Amino acid sequence: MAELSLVSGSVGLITLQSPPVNALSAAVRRGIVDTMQRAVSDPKVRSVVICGQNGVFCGGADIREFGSTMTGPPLVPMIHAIEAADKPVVAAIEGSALGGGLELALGCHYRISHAKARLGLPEVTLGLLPAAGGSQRLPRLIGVPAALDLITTGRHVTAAEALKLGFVDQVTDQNTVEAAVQFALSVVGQSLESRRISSLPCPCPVDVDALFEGVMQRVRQSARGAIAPVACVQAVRAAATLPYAQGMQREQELMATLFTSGQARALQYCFFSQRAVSRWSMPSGARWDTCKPKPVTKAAVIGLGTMGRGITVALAQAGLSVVAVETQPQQLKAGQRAVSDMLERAAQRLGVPSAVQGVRYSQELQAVADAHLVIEAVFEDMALKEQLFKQLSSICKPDTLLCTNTSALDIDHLASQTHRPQQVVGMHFFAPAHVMKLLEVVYGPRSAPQAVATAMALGKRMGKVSVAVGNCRGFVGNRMLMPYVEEALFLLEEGATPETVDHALEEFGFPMGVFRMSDLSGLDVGWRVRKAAGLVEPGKMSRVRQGRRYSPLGDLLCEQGRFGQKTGQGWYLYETPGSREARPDPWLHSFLEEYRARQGLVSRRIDSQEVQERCLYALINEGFNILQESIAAGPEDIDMIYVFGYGWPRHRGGPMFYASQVGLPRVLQRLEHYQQLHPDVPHLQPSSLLWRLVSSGSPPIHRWREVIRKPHSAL
Ligand SMILES: CC/C=C\C=C\CC(=O)SCCNC(=O)CCNC(=O)[C@H](O)C(C)(C)COP(=O)(O)OP(=O)(O)OC[C@H]1O[C@@H](n2cnc3c(N)ncnc32)[C@H](O)[C@@H]1OP(=O)(O)O
Repeated sequence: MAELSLVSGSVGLITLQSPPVNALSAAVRRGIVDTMQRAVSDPKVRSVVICGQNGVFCGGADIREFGSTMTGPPLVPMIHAIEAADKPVVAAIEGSALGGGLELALGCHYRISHAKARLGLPEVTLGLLPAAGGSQRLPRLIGVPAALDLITTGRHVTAAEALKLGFVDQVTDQNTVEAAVQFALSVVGQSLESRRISSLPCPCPVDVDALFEGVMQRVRQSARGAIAPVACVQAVRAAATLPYAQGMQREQELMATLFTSGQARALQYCFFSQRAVSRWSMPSGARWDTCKPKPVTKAAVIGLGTMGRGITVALAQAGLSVVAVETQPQQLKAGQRAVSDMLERAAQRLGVPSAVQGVRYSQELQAVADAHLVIEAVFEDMALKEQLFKQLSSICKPDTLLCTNTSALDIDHLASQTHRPQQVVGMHFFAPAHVMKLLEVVYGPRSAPQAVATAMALGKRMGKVSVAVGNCRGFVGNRMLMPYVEEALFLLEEGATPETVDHALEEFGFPMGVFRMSDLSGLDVGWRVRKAAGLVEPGKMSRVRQGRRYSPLGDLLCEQGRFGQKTGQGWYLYETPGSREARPDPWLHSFLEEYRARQGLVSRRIDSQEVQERCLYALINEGFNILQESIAAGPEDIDMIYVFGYGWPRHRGGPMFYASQVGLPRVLQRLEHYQQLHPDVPHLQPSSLLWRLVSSGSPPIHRWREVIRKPHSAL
């Protein structure tokens, strides 16, 4: 809806009314068209101000409408009518002016913004382009390079930056609507010719072709297969090279392709899933809306290795008072220096006061005694953690939350070392912990819902996408990674090279293939885990362990001290230890050939399709098992874990969404096919939930929960 009122005697004030963000739903568009017509034809109205209710100008088109047939007046003619009005129209921007919201403002003759407002054209992040004239108006107003930056990245800018770039006319820290009304009164009678952006020429760069070629190359490289950024460049190019009307036509053509694409659907699914995961639930029925988090102002971190340092930074930046404990004096000193450096650098970058003063350091575990929440980030060793939890149980106050940053160990076992198992949860951060957006909050069977609520709330405060998951080996992310990595190793045994596997996965959209990733994180990490699981038999080449197919390839490399980037050799070769550029390693290729020969394995050509299917479907299949066991409450939880923690390409929506797009019968059929070829690989055995979904007619992903909840015998 939109409402028109007369203010200050002659200003028609149009207020958009559609909580929470005044998105441009059919009703709002109808309201704008109607109120504008009334304002233009009312002789008492000499100028118009458009604002949004509740301190938000407009969050753009209503994304929820995209999945259905669009009704109501379209945006483009609505914005043209505003621009064509013969009375000055001023946008009063508070809160957000994003996407269609900013395009609406660009159709106005003037834009007044509150200092705290954020503006931008984030359509690209939803798989779209600014197709209500934004791709044509913005370059005309601020020039091609700046418009390309905003449109291809979708980044939100502050009002100050928008003023500097030239797409707002005035910034105020007072009442924005009042400022806009005063402004509207002051411009009555002035010519509007130069204020109609669509009539302005686009400032054309000297060498258009070179500029766009360069930009297109950069965009294609960083887009990793996403089509919207490329279409955004093409649309801006149209603005720079064609008259406005033709540019608009091009904008519409490009949008038509994007609008119905699978990528747009995936990105919009991610938008809503990112928000949905904060509405967590546990199998016990406890939920986000029935549990209040406990206030946390004092936190403690134990262990100042890489993870502990990042966690300390993340907590301090969220405004908590932190005590960081490290018992090794050298490590304490190095950790303190690293944390302070990270905090200082971040403060400089963001132009905010440094949080260095918020962190205390100690060698004594006793220093955590008055913390509201403790996160242990010591070495991944169960005995060490058991001992620590016993000590924490007697040092900390009875209501202190005890959290572990383990990436795979049993949360419930750790809880059983304390007198307060209900106060124990996992907070699984991803390295670097102050940068990576994902946090897995892991509850055990005895974790109190309030403990989960508190960890989730803390995650939100740190700016993380926090996902609540149940306790099992590897939780959600690492558990699904195991079959993915194993399939990659099996492919090497069968004839692939690290290069061919990585190429296929990078072609799919991962920033790094599995072997480059393994070199980066260190081969010794997985080796330790396999040793703890009793899988490693030094020097042995047997390919069946614990009753199933096993590849000792990773172990054999580790036995040679090839731990990846840090040792200069792993699955690839590096110029020096620590350098990042992975080069094919002839030694590794001969090693693989010898290995196959000694094992009597016949090497065959393996194509990208097989790599992608075997690695990804094995991972997805484990996702179905996880859903079946209620370790994750829904597919969105798994998908957000993969998008924010494991580099799954966002434009593919996450593994479960991807499976839904490929088609569940197809995923099932390919798993069955590979399982027949490799009967000794249990993770290729299709999950019973996948079977149930297929036999329930493969419902759309938002209806999977209904099948998951259905008792098995009902089928
Ligand atoms: C034919 C088509 C022609 C033209 C197309 C135009 C393209 C567009 O305009 S696409 C939309 C572009 N806009 C955006 O991408 C903005 C999206 N929203 C946001 O970034 C944020 O929501 C925010 C506006 C900055 C507000 O942030 P915050 O205060 O943190 O609240 P949230 O939790 O994010 O959102 C609250 C609630 O609102 C829902 N929502 C937000 N924006 C939209 C929207 N544009 N359409 C529909 N719904 C929206 C959001 O999902 C939340 O609801 P949940 O129920 O929690 O999901």
